[in-house]
Amino acid sequence: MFFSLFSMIKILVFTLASVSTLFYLGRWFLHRTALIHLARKWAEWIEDRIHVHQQLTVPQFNPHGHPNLLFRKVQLYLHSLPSLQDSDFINLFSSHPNHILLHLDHHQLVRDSFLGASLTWTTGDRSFLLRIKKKDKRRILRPYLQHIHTVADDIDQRRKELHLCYMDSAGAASSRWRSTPFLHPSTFDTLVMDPDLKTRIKSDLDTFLKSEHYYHKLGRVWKRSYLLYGPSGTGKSSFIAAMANYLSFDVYDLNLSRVSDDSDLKMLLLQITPKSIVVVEDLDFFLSSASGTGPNSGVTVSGLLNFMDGISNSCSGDEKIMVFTVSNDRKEDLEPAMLRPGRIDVHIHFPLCDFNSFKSLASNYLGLKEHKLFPQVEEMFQSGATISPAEIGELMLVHRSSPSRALKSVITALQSSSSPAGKNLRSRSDESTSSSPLPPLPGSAERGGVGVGWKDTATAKEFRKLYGILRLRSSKKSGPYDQDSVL
Ligand SMILES: Nc1ncnc2c1ncn2[C@@H]1O[C@H](COP(=O)(O)OP(=O)(O)OP(=O)(O)O)[C@@H](O)[C@H]1O
Ligand SMILES: [Mg+2]
Repeated sequence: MFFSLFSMIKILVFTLASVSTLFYLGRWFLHRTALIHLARKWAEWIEDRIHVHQQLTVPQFNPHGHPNLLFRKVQLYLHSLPSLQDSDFINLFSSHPNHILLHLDHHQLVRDSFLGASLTWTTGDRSFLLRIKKKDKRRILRPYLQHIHTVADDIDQRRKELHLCYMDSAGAASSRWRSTPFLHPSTFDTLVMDPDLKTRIKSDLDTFLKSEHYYHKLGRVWKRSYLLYGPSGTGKSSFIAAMANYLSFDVYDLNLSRVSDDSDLKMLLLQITPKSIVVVEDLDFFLSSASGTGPNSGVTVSGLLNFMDGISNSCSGDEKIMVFTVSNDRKEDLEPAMLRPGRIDVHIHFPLCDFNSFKSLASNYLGLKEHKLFPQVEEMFQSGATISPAEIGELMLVHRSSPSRALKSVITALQSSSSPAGKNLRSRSDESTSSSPLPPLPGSAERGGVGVGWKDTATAKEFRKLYGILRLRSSKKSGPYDQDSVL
């Protein structure tokens, strides 16, 4: 009896061991061969036959031959899916030693799931095919496409290499924009400006980024315009670079003196991609030329107003920021129509240095929080001496190995700005910084191509900078941040 029980246990153990070994070997065999893959495909094929499906195509181009934005988003989205790695054929690319990119081959299938529904994508030559169960379509299609948008935008934002786009003077408007990597290191951290103002600007930009639905609900183009005004060397261009780095937006440097006429301007605008900052520097200089008091430009004021908020803005895609700069303190000198609410949303004043901004610059450039010469510098600012952040920055940069020497050179510069001789010279500087145009330089028309060219603007700036040390005292009639529309 005991013997037969023992042998039964032996047989049972032996059978269990054999079954589990066979099971293990079977699994190993299936995984090592294509059989598991085939089994899965059959199961999917059977499931496909049970349900009614609907197929949706996302072509690369629309019927007019223009790129279909959704195609690119789907492409980005599919390449971010973990199931991509299960595809039968994937191309591998590398543009960096430690970075390998997987790229779907044609006619590959990628599975995805969303809100409990399973979906399949097939890659075509110039399209993507989405297969979705009819019973799920009504429930998930809209949120699924929205989800694709969000994920693709997120990827775009993270991997984006910024570009500075500038204008080529030759060729058709459609191919005039040239681009180069945008590597400007300016950030809101390195920019010296009132901390409260800085926070408000950042939150304004954040709100703008999240407001697509809000703008569209109001029937408005999703764009925001800024006017930066203040004397030369106060950080307007650095602010634009900081903005671009903060938002990860490309920068389009629109040089109005290279635009032949209003329709050329419109064509250039149509080529600007979304998520860009369009920069028009020295608006006052352009306006003086457009009104006929200065050198000519082919663009009219009404052409520029249309560019700022005209219908063509909507054709070139949403999510744009426009920045206009004026190199003096008097934005009131601008065409009133230009400043009307809704055309320029935010006005930011860039003043010359005060003692607080001097201290921030000393901390950034020299690592100084306190110094025995600080009280003397403070006294000079209180007595009305003025200097631009650019000038202080240069002096500190040159003398960075000796903070005392750097501060002494700043004091000397401040002294000369408040001396009678300095004031005399400053009045000459006022002329150069005023909104009245600078006389055209000999030969400028030929150099500039259309009207008076870029080089004239550059020379005008050099002229201003010659007297840069003796600046117009910053008038603080208005607050630094005027906002025409509600945040
Ligand atoms: N507010 C600031 N904070 C930090 N650096 C500044 C500031 N303003 C000017 N600078 C420094 O001065 C230099 C010139 O500044 P920027 O070109 O931004 O002035 P701008 O206002 O655009 O002058 P312009 O009107 O002549 O074009 C930059 O290299 C920058 O480092
Ligand atoms: Mg500038």
